[in-house]
Amino acid sequence: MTQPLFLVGARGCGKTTVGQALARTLGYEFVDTDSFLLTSTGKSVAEIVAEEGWPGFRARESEALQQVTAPATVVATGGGMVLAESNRQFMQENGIAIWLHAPAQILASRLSASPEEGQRPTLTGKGVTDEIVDVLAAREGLYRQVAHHIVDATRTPDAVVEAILIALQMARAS
Ligand SMILES: Nc1ncnc2c1ncn2[C@@H]1O[C@H](COP(=O)(O)OP(=O)(O)O)[C@@H](O)[C@H]1O
Ligand SMILES: O=C(O)C1=C[C@@H](OP(=O)(O)O)[C@@H](O)[C@H](O)C1
Ligand SMILES: [Mg+2]
Repeated sequence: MTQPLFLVGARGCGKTTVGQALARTLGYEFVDTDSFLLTSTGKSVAEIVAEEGWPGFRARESEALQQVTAPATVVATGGGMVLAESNRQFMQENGIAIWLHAPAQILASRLSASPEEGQRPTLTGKGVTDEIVDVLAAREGLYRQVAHHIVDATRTPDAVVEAILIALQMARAS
């Protein structure tokens, strides 16, 4: 099985961190749509949003999704990738989508410890905790809708990788 694996979920759920470890374990390529945009445009998310607004960024990340998708590749998406129906359909039809699920409190604590403001400019103008509550309320249904598998992302990155492998029935005896 070498279908692309798409990691979806809110900011801070660990798509980038877990995605790298998952790709290493499987011997897959790893690509992160935000890093891809940083390399291809030379601009951070905050810079793209300042110049083109969120609609400009959303159009670029949708293009990036299509460009980076390839066999035997783990794709860490940005938290808002699921907002576009076309992106949800693309992920459902072209690979396996895995939702890294974690409650707002855990996401807020991770994001407060590592805000990375250049890559995570504010979405609502609110503080981290209030914003993540609002964002989850708006998006959880979309993550659920697109996901082939839902994995508990509150554990260590290695444990999350293991849970993904089990969900995919790719766990190896070791
Ligand atoms: N399973 C985990 N347990 C503890 N901390 C984590 C976990 N996954 C990610 N983190 C930390 O949370 C922050 C956000 O992780 P990241 O992988 O960038 O999330 P995302 O790409 O989903 O926004 C980073 O500081 C990362 O080290
Ligand atoms: O939730 C969002 O709308 C976003 C999440 C970010 O990615 P991470 O989920 O990897 O932090 C990044 O794509 C951008 O700041 C928008
Ligand atoms: Mg990320």
